[in-house]
Amino acid sequence: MSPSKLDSTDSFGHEEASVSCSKPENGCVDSLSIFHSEKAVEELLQQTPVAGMDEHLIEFSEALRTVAKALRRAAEGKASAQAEAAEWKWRYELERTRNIQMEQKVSGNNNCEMLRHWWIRSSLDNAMDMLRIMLPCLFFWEVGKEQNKRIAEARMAEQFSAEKNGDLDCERVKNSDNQSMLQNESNEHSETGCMKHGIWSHEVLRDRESDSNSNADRNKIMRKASFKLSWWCNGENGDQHKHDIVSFERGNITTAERSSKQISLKWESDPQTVLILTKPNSVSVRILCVQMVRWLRERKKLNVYVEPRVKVELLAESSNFSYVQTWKDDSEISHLHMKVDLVITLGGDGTVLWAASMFKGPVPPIVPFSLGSLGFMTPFHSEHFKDCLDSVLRGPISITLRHRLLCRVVRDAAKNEYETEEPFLVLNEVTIDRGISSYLTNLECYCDNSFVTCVQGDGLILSTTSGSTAYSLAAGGSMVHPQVPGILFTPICPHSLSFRPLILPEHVTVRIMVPFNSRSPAWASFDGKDRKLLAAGDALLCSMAPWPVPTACQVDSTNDFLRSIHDGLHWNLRKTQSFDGPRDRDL
Ligand SMILES: NC(=O)c1ccc[n+]([C@@H]2O[C@H](COP(=O)([O-])OP(=O)(O)OC[C@H]3O[C@@H](n4cnc5c(N)ncnc54)[C@H](O)[C@@H]3O)[C@@H](O)[C@H]2O)c1
Ligand SMILES: Nc1ncnc2c1ncn2[C@@H]1O[C@H](COP(=O)(O)OP(=O)(O)OP(=O)(O)O)[C@@H](O)[C@H]1O
Repeated sequence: MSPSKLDSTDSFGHEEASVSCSKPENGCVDSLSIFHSEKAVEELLQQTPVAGMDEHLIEFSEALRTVAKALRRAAEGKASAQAEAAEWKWRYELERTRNIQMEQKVSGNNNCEMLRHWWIRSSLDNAMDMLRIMLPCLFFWEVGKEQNKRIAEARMAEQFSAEKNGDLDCERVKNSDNQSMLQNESNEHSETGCMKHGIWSHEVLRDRESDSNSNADRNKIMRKASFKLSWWCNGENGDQHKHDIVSFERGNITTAERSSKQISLKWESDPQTVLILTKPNSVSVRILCVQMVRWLRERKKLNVYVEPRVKVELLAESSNFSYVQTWKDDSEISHLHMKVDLVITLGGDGTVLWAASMFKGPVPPIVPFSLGSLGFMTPFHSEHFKDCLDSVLRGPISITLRHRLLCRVVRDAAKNEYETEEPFLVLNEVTIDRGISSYLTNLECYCDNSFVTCVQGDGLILSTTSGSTAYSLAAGGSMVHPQVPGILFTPICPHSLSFRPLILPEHVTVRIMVPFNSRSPAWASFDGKDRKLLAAGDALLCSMAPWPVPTACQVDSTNDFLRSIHDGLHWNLRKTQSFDGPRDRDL
């Protein structure tokens, strides 16, 4: 932001310290610069006899003082609120430890173990709810809540597995209906670098209605196959791996071995249930779907789920498809991840987006077959579907963990940033644009509450690296390998010669606000769908979601990505210059 200098000479013509008010080109002033300006004004006031001052300068300094006081109060308020949050968090930890200790006295058997796990989880949830109610204003604490909850649950899982291996001789819950409570295990880095424990968290973004059905559904859940994610080192498919560490030996900051390469999925028990999602209104897709469902059932003895629309199409084809399962209403979709071991998509990139949008939490591995035009995220060819599915069901398979963005709309009327509307998960991007308005957008952008810029143009795209080859690319953003963690910040037709796209780190929270001096509202759309109006004062919060979309690779993440930009976009496809012609003899 380039500060603009206010020249100030007193009525006696004396040169004085200039008052610097950091005022960026795009008209937004941030709190820090106000502090500096007020300080400068204070100095000026001390140096210059009041009598000689211009009226406007006195008013200006008064205004600055008022604003600075307000900001200071806000900062103090936030600090005390955070101290209070820290104390509540400490009490919550104490309560949780006490619960676990109390429960450890309970004798070990399956029912009691399940009861124990359920009881701790419910007290964990109750504690969280209590905190959530008591401290709604602490959005920042809230942002950390997900991480805290996951850390708390991972610690609980460690405690749980330690107890099981120690005094509780009962085995890991194998045939209980709540096997789904055991999420497919995903690795966490630990000192030995190997997977140590599964993550029990099965929280999903769910609305009130589906919540009420969750208990009923939970009793109907079939056994889910578990799998293990591991990182390959230098091509070998081993469990040992190095991960990024920064060592400070003898004061020298060095980055050790680069983290390992490809992520690999290895089944620990055979997959039992497959969900097939198809692009609508396509004859070729329908023909393939019939063949695939029959093969999966008759040759692989798998349970097959399809969407209600597809079940009707299959039964129209033949009544022999009565074994195919589906769901009655959308409320059942939120529990699909507890029933389905694998998702197969038959269509283009949009069908992969559609599949991802069906899971508002953990996503089962997806095997995308290409029946669209571009196929950036659909590496498998339908001609060889039997060989492909054979190797996928056998494993291990290379997968790309495609990170998603969690987007929440905070209305101006909301009491705090915690009070958001139904969240959206996007695999490609969230777009904030001017919709049908003929005016430029005017969007104030913040990154972890640091002011970034005002976007004046057609809009802004916040994209994942998977979406970097979609709308963001068309708007001038870079193409980024899907495993690179980051959030792409790409303007759409900005009315400024100096605006260039950014790539922000994946751990930040981006806030896009429609200022009150904006001439028109803005519109947010999520993976090109579900447009939502953003009026003046409304804001969109965007951060990395904890539930990536695992998509199977034809070869591996890098090979598949390079193939897709070569084949899909003909990236840097150019005739090679002929050999004959002038040469640099003397080089
Ligand atoms: N000007 C543009 O390029 C533009 C405009 C609107 C939407 N889009 C993209 O379309 C996506 C929605 O896709 P859809 O299939 O539901 O709608 P759609 O049927 O309109 O498809 C849009 C095109 O985008 C391609 N695409 C989608 N995701 C991609 C990705 N990750 N990498 C490369 N290409 C990708 C699709 O293959 C398709 O050809 C949006 O998320 C947005 O990224 C692009
Ligand atoms: N199961 C589904 N139900 C409803 N809509 C779907 C489903 N699968 C895909 N769609 C929608 O259909 C549209 C087209 O899907 P898709 O993009 O896969 O095909 P395509 O556009 O022909 O291929 P490509 O995206 O490669 O150009 C997308 O907008 C997508 O949102």
